[in-house]
Amino acid sequence: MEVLICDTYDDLSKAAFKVMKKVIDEKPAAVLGLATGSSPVGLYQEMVKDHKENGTSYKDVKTYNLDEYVGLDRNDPQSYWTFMNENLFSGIDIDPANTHVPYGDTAEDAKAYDDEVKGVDIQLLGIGNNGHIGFNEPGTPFDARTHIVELTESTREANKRFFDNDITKVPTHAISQGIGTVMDADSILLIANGAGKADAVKAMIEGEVTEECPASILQKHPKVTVILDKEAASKLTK
Ligand SMILES: N[C@@H]1[C@@H](O)[C@H](O)[C@@H](COP(=O)(O)O)O[C@@H]1O
Repeated sequence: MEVLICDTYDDLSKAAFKVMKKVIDEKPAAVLGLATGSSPVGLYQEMVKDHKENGTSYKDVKTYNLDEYVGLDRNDPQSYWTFMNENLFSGIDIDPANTHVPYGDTAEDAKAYDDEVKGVDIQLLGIGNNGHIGFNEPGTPFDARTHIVELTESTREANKRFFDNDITKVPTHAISQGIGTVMDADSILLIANGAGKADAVKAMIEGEVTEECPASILQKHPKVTVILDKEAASKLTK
């Protein structure tokens, strides 16, 4: 696991962009595993800016997102489908047919998406305050494939900021790539910023590998880059 600590969120986003850009430069038909949440917004801005200024093309790129809320229409302003279109896809030359965000609420929907996610060159991840990746909450088996999950109170609490600060408006379930699905990616790029992530980051990097901290499994992946800002790295001892 390679860990890079940046001074600011802006630096973190630029460093993450470099990693992403290298993959696309080496393989114009790259398969990108993408994530939502606040953490990747700066990276997506860098990708859009670079596309506009330098013409980096995504016309042969395919994307597979990690997760989506259950029970929200795709066009709901808070759906991850909307998030991806607003923050990235509308700003680059990707073919909408090559973008994939899971959708549905049954085991069959999850299995169908899992079968689609193949050959991911780089999987981008954020991390939840409780160490979740995607929507794989603590206790999720490490070998789980894409599945329907019940969100924990802490995750719904953390995400209520997108739902008028009202937890009752936050969906109770999501469809998420499993940890096994995530671990199939050729390489992984995890980004985290802010003091609120410091405990989860420490458990991920320095703690034991345990299903109680889903992100700790990344210690077992051969090619992981973790990019942090100072606050997220503040509890690391080494
Ligand atoms: N499902 C998402 C995760 O994919 C994301 O990594 C995490 C952190 O989000 P943020 O980057 O907004 O802190 O929480 C959400 O619940």
